Amino acid sequence: MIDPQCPPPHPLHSPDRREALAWVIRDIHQKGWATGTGGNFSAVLQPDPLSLLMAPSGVDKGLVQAADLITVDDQGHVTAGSGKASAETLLHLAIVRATGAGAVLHTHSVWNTVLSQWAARDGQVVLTGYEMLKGLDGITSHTATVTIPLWPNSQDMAAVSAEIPALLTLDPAPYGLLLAGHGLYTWGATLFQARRHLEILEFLLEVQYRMLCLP
Ligand SMILES: CSCCC(=O)C(=O)COP(=O)(O)O
Ligand SMILES: [Zn+2]
Repeated sequence: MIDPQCPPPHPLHSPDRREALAWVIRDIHQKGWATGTGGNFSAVLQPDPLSLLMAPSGVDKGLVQAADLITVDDQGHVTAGSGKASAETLLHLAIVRATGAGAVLHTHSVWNTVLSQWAARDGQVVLTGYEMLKGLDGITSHTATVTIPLWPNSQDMAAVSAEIPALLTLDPAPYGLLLAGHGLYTWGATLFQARRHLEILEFLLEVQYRMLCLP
C-alpha cells in the first residue's frame, strides 16, 4: 500500500536505474523524438570494465519497460537480457569513453534531422543568443556560443565510432553531436543531466530551424 505521506519517488529519481532509463525512453518517445523505433539510449552500469544498460535494437521506444533493457559489454555484446544490441551501441561506447558521460541519449526528431541535413555543408550548428542555453551544464549567459559538431551519417558504425572521439574532445567540449540526415546524440554526467541537455538542445534546434524560416 502506498503511504500518502511518503509517495514513491518519480521513476526519474528511482534508485533502480532500469526504471529510470525505461521511463526516460518512453518520455522521449512521447515527445515525438524517437518514433518508428528510432533512437537509442544508454546509461553506464559500471565504468571499468565498461558496461551499459540499453534498449534492445528495433523495439518501439514508447513501450520499453525496465525488464526489457539489455546490458552490453565494452565491445557492444549483449551480456544480459533478450534482444539484439543496437548497431549504434559502438557510438554510445565511444561517447562514454571520450566524455566520461554517465548516460547517452540519441534522438531522431524532425528538427534535429532537418538541421543536421541543412548544416551538413558547414560541419556544425552554432547556437548563440538564447536564454535556454543556460540549461546546459556550465553555461551562465545567453551570450555563450555553443557549437554542435556534425559528422556524415554511415551504416558503418564501427568507422564512425573510431572517427568521432576527435570531435568530442574539442575545447570547449561539445554537448552534442549531429549525424547528417540521421539525428542527435547528447549526453551528461547522469541520466538526469543527459535528459536536461537533450531537452535544451531539441528546444534550441527547433528554434534555430524556425528562425531560418523567418523572412
Ligand atoms: C528507424 S530507426 C533506424 C536505426 C536508428 O538509427 C536508430 O536510432 C534505432 O536503432 P536501434 O537499432 O537502436 O533500434
Ligand atoms: Zn539513429
